Amino acid sequence: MPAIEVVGLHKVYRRAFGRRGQEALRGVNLTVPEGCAFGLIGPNGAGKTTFIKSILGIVQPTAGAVRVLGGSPEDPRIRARIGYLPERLHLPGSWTAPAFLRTVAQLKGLVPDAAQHRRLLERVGLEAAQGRRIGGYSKGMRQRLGLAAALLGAPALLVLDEPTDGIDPLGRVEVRGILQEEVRRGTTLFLNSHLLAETERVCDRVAILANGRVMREGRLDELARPRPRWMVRFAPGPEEAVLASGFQRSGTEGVYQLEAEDPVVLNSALDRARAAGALLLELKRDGQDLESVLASTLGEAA
Ligand SMILES: Nc1ncnc2c1ncn2[C@@H]1O[C@H](COP(=O)(O)OP(=O)(O)OP(=O)(O)O)[C@@H](O)[C@H]1O
Repeated sequence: MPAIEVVGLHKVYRRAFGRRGQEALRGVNLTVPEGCAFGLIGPNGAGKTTFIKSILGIVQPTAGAVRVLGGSPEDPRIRARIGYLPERLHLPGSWTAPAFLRTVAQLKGLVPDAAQHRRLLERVGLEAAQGRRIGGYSKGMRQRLGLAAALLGAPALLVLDEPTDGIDPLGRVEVRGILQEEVRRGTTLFLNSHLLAETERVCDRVAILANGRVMREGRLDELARPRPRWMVRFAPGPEEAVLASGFQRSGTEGVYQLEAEDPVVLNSALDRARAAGALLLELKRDGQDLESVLASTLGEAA
């Protein structure tokens, strides 16, 4: 059973006085397998938050079908199994973190457990701030509290909209560790983040959303597959020998490229070039990271 199954999802935000509405989703089909770490990426205004709100039953789709954890996102029993960190957190400024977690637990239908809430606050790095009013928290601290609230009740599905927004670099490493622990525990993670390096490190599947449509979707290691191409830098010297050894000019002075699936082919070409007097300075595989996959996908869509 997929954790999330969306078919033909359309969303038009209506405007007042019969003006033409804003089309945020234009027929999205997406299946998120249970237990995977799924990353949603795309440019500003692509429809990512609208998609997330639709799968949580917060936004009513104009058309299409949504199933989450095998049921309707409007079913309270399904909602109780989902942890959600929204893009914009509204927190009660005069409360303390434990009081906030107690209320969220009650709203989720859980029995509040002060010791467990304390452990959760420690896990997100807020142990020292437990007695303080939330109103005095920094942006990153508020985000950490939101994450603790999302983790209440060990949810089967964790939906996080920009979870590390405002969190410092070391804090991001901690948050990444928590997300990886949750995935190991069996939770399905659905992550919307503008930080591609984060998505790359945490997720095993990715979808690219642009203009309200899924442009690409698949396993990260298939989308961002390393190419069988090598970039080689030689010291200034006998260019003819380098070219005769099988390398081609790359467009950057001193850097040559070679297509070779088999490392034996690469090494033979290097041996030939070096025997002819070429001096190797740098060698690297010309891989495709998520940023270049996103850029090429958006380029194709434009
Ligand atoms: N409540 C709303 N009323 C009207 N239009 C909206 C509303 N919410 C979003 N939109 C519009 O729907 C489109 C998609 O917005 P959405 O917030 O889902 O995109 P996003 O991919 O999450 O963007 P970002 O990365 O900037 O957060 C945008 O054109 C946006 O202006």
